[in-house]
Amino acid sequence: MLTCAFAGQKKVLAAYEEAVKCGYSGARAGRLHTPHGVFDTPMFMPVGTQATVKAVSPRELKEMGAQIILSNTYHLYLRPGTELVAEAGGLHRFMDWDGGILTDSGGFQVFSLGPLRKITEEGAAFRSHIDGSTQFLSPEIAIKAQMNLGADIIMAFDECIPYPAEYQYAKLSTERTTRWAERSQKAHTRSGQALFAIVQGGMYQDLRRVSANDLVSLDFPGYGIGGLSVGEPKPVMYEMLEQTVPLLPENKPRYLMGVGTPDCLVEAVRYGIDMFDCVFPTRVARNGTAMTKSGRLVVKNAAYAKDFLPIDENCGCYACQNFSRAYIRHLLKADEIFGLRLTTIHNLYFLLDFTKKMRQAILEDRFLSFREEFLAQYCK
Ligand SMILES: CNc1nc2cc3c(=O)[nH]c(N)nc3c(CCc3ccccc3)c2[nH]1
Ligand SMILES: [Zn+2]
Repeated sequence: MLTCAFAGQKKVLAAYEEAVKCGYSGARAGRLHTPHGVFDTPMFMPVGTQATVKAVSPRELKEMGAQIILSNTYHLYLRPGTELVAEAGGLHRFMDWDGGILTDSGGFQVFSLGPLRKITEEGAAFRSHIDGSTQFLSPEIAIKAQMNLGADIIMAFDECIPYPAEYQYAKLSTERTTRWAERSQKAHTRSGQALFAIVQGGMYQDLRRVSANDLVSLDFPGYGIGGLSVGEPKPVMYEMLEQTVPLLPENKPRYLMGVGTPDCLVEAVRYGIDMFDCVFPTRVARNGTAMTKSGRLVVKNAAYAKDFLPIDENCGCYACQNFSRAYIRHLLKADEIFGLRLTTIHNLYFLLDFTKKMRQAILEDRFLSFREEFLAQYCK
């Protein structure tokens, strides 16, 4: 069973009292207990959509400190099929990863990937983005697929409400997502595997509160905060966090889905978020952009042709310890796969290390000053 002990709680409380005088801080440092180990939060979870974190090996992920990685039920359900993965011994065996795995329920991908679909009380009909075949996902099908994959943490089947959305639509969709969460719970029969519910509510404060309260009364071991990072302005996202997080149980993990850039991470940790995912570091790496504490560095630019320094001199990653910007730029210009691997390794290491630094700052009661210093230096 997934349990959560938030270490240093009294420390955090001290920080909290201190922080109340100068702005809210619900930041906390926790430890997530799963069948594949105990993991530190706040944590960044690399995304491995099709049972691989693109361009890096499980050994490299372990080396850079990855604890839990994400995979997508939507993609694996369509290809190679979740029964096949179950026959292979489950996702951990299939991809040779012995750390934690979290799978998304497919809701988001159906609505954002599959060509136009039909949503009913029963579930969502959609066309496969692979072969155009008509497919259908429901809470029962999504939970069965995730039990087949065998992740340590699985997500309830939900609708990620598009942005912007009319109040009436957001209300009806959120109420349906709560009914789907209950159906997900009933369909979930695999012990040792934690099922998280996902809070929705669009960008409406009252719907966010209703969604959080309804899901908390259904009692889940952890909660995703969904329907964000869908194009809304950042202040709106933070406002939704402010409405939602305080309603979630202190002793259970909170996972902000789809976030994000370092500035969003440090703000979300301040509101009390513990877990993050984002395709950003791997996606921008593939077009030659590296993440640094002062913003993005497009290593592919001509300016770095003769720059024999590493991407970041203070970075402990394999790319920065052994290669120069000039070399990585050369590889990227020459379309060499190793160039993508190096920028991906750096970006993943950067975010994993960043969340480790936030955890340390929280445990040492200096999170708010850490946040100030970081935001002053980081240009969005
Ligand atoms: C980029 N922004 C973003 N906002 C999201 C909202 C939701 C949401 O409301 N419901 C669900 N189920 N997922 C969401 C996701 C996908 C997160 C993910 C990606 C890859 C692997 C595993 C998990 C989101 N991603
Ligand atoms: Zn690096």
